[in-house]
Amino acid sequence: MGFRNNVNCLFWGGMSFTCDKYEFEEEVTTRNAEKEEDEDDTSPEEYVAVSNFTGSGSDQLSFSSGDALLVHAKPSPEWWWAELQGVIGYVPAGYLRQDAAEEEDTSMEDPWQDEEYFGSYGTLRLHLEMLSDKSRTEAYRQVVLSNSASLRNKVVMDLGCGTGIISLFCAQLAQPSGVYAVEASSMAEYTRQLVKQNGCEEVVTVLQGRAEEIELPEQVDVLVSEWMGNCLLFEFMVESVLLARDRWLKDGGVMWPSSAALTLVPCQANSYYAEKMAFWERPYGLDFTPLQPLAQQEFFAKPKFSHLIEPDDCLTAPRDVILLDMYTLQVKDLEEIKGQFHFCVEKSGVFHGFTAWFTVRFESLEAGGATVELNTGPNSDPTHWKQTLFMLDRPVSVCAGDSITGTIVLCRNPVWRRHMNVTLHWSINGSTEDTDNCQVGTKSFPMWR
Ligand SMILES: N=C(N)NCC[C@H]1O[C@@H](n2cnc3c(N)ncnc32)[C@H](O)[C@@H]1O
Repeated sequence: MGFRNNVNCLFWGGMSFTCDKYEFEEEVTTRNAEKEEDEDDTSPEEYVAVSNFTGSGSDQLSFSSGDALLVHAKPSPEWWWAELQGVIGYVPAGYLRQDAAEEEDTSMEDPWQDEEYFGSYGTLRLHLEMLSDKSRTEAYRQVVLSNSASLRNKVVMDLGCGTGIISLFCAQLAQPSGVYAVEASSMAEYTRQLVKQNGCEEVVTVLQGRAEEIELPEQVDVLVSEWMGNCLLFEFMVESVLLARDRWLKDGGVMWPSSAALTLVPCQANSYYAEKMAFWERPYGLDFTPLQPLAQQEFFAKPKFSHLIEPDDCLTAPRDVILLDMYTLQVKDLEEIKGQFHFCVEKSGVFHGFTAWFTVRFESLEAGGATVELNTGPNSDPTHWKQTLFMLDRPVSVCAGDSITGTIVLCRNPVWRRHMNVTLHWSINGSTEDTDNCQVGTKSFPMWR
């Protein structure tokens, strides 16, 4: 869950646009636009890197967050030709900001955008969406139910409890000695009422505040949280879970979820491509193809949240590309998480992009007990997260037997701490050993800044 359903996350006044699950204002700096018009377009423009970037291939320029780069040309919306200390190469435009210094100042007031974030969870809309998601909510209920005997006399922390549903499951289905339901938004006031209304006030204590800041009277045996965002990490609530783990979980205590996996698959997206790109080929008998570069930037530059991929759209078997162990994962690890993949195309089709989803697993409190799994992929019951679609700029026809090899890098935004960039590198090799038949590509997707 995250900023959802048109929550207005105001960064600056100006043009606003709505993505599937996220509406935010982004500055349209007329000043910059005028500057670009007026300026002789041969003079380089200074930009500041807001993330680290490790180039792949000799023509890409590596840089670190904070580096000042001179941009000499912008051959495409995604890749610019830039210089750093005399070295020239291609750089991902999404990693650069012209007003980064100003942006940094702005974000230093609220790098976590907590006012908007917790404000969005202070209304019922998002809680209704989460509670209406039966796959999600029943999975947590099943975790409690299948561990009810072991939960007896245990101390539980429910981090980011929202309306308190998981805490109420614990009190209703098991006999823990106490449950600390921690919620930072104003929903906590109602959560207290729900706990009382359902006769659980002897067991459940609601604490309003950020999990990183509240004080518990004791360590806990179980830390349970529903922290997953789109593409698993968006929102980075997971950082709060790790901090709470380090501070409040007893040695030998249990994390629910215990592990998380990000799954990826090369896919077709015929209807989405037709709707956003092919549409411009012949609307009402006219040629609108000059708008296609605009469509590519507007519809394919960022990931598509809440995409529903059909199993038949998968061109290969999906693969877990990132695995997180919630006992060993460290906050510093969240800055950059890399995964590798090697897919074998199982059926000929059009490679439009990659689709990602996640699975979380809840180990049993009893040794050898059954693990509960919440899978948000296309072969499981649908959840409110659905899946996330990353569209390539140009579709590629692939044949059965081809291979798609590459990497995915989740790079946390150093300025906006709930956001990240997802960079995909891929190479497509034909089933024959014909090396000329190798196509490579790379694309960075801001999520969302
Ligand atoms: N992606 C998700 N599942 N988000 C769950 C969000 C729920 O956790 C709450 N929450 C998120 N982070 C925190 C935090 N650090 N401390 C307390 N509550 C939090 C938030 O107010 C909302 O009710």
